[in-house]
Amino acid sequence: MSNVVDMRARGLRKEYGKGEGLVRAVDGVDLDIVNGETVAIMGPSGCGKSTLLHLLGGLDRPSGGEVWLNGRRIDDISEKALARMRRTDVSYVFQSFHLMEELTAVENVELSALLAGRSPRAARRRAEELLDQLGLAGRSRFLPSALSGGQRQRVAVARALSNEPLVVLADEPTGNLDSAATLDVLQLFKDLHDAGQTLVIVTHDARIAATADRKFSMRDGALVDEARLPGALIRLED
Ligand SMILES: Nc1ncnc2c1ncn2[C@@H]1O[C@H](COP(=O)(O)OP(=O)(O)OP(=O)(O)O)[C@@H](O)[C@H]1O
Repeated sequence: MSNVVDMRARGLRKEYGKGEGLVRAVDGVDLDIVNGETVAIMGPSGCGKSTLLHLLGGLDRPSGGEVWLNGRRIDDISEKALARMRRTDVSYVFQSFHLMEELTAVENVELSALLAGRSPRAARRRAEELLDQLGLAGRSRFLPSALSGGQRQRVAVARALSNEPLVVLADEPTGNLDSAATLDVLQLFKDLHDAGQTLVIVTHDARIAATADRKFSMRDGALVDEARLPGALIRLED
């Protein structure tokens, strides 16, 4: 793992509502995520995990503080620049997959490569390769409705990788899966980590968190605890 910081947050805040109804969803988060690192964020429902992920990936604007991606500040850039950044530099994996139901698996995957500026041929080739790598070659012409939950989430991961993002943000990626499919997706994230992909995973699943280099607990909008896991220590000392 290098020391290059892919993603940085400083004094990050997000508030909703006003007066008595004010909710401090994210309340002063400082975080550096290093290239190739897997970071897990855990915590009780409502503590601000999804909000933090949205701020980090430019899906939402903070009330205060800064977000940096690849050395560039992104919290104050134009909508157009933010949209471009979301197409090219970050990807998301959601609990409920968010696949386009009327498109086949391969069309879902190639779409994000097309949006990132690949030619149709290159986008199709990359989509086929990714589906193949994720064990879905025989399913590439299937609609999402003909796939199991685990297969859908693998298509969603292939889609997240097809634009070759710097950082993949995953929000409860196993939240809708049974235990066999969870193990599949768990292995997938381990493989991505081993391939050097920078990953931020919000999860309730301790097994997913155990694959991370660093694990944070979130409470009331703040990251309160950080346990460096043995795997990370060995790698950092290399
Ligand atoms: N658009 C919104 N408007 C008002 N309040 C919001 C909005 N989005 C989130 N919140 C509030 O912000 C707080 C943090 O929500 P968030 O969804 O980030 O929590 P979470 O930790 O991801 O929860 P879960 O584990 O249940 O998904 C909650 O109190 C929530 O009600």
